Amino acid sequence: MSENKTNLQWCRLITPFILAGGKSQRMGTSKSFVKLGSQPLIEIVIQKVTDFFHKQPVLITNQFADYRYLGCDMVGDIIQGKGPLGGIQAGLIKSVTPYIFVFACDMPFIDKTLVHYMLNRLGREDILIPRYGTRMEPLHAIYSKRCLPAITAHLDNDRRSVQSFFDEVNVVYIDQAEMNRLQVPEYCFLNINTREELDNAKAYLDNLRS
Ligand SMILES: Nc1nc2c(ncn2[C@@H]2O[C@H](COP(=O)(O)OP(=O)(O)OP(=O)(O)O)[C@@H](O)[C@H]2O)c(=O)[nH]1
Repeated sequence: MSENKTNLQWCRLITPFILAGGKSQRMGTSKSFVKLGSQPLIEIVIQKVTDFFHKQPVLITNQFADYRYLGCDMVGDIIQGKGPLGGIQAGLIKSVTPYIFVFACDMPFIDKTLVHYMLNRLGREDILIPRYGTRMEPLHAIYSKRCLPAITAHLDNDRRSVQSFFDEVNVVYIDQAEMNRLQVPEYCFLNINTREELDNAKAYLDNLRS
């Protein structure tokens, strides 16, 4: 699968999902709807993912009423309150494609070059995930439905860390050298959890525009 896939091939293979559940405790209000510039974070992420995939993402949330106006398909967590791993489980169970590309509502600077590189790079692995330095980015990764038994077993034992099951499946990392070659900026993985991080992101955007 190393040759460039067409858009139709991606659509049959991979569905983009955006995690939009969680408690947003550090922000104090739903992160999806805080504004960066003139737009709520969730709208920024939906717009980018739609542009990257030429199709709308599916939202994984338990607050359907709040998100309905966005016009995206939605799925709910199978078991609520299990964190991002619970959301990934729901996406994998409900997906009609064998792989899902997971994004997060609080990561608005996602990079088209990296996303397309990952789509074309995907082979037979269970997870394809970028690693910047030593930090991996599990909320910007492609997961296969083959991960489901391990994820479900971990959630059943209340192990919620997204990486907790990685040593039980076949994980391929996109390393720093590859990202340097693609000129992927580190800020593409910036996630916004607090008011302070939101202010920093706004300042960063203003800087870009000036
Ligand atoms: N579907 C779903 N998504 C979740 C859940 N918990 C977190 N997320 C999403 O996962 C991403 C990372 O969320 P976190 O920052 O780890 O958690 P959070 O609950 O949103 O925020 P805090 O309460 O401040 O920790 C965000 O896109 C969240 O919307 C969950 O239980 N279900």
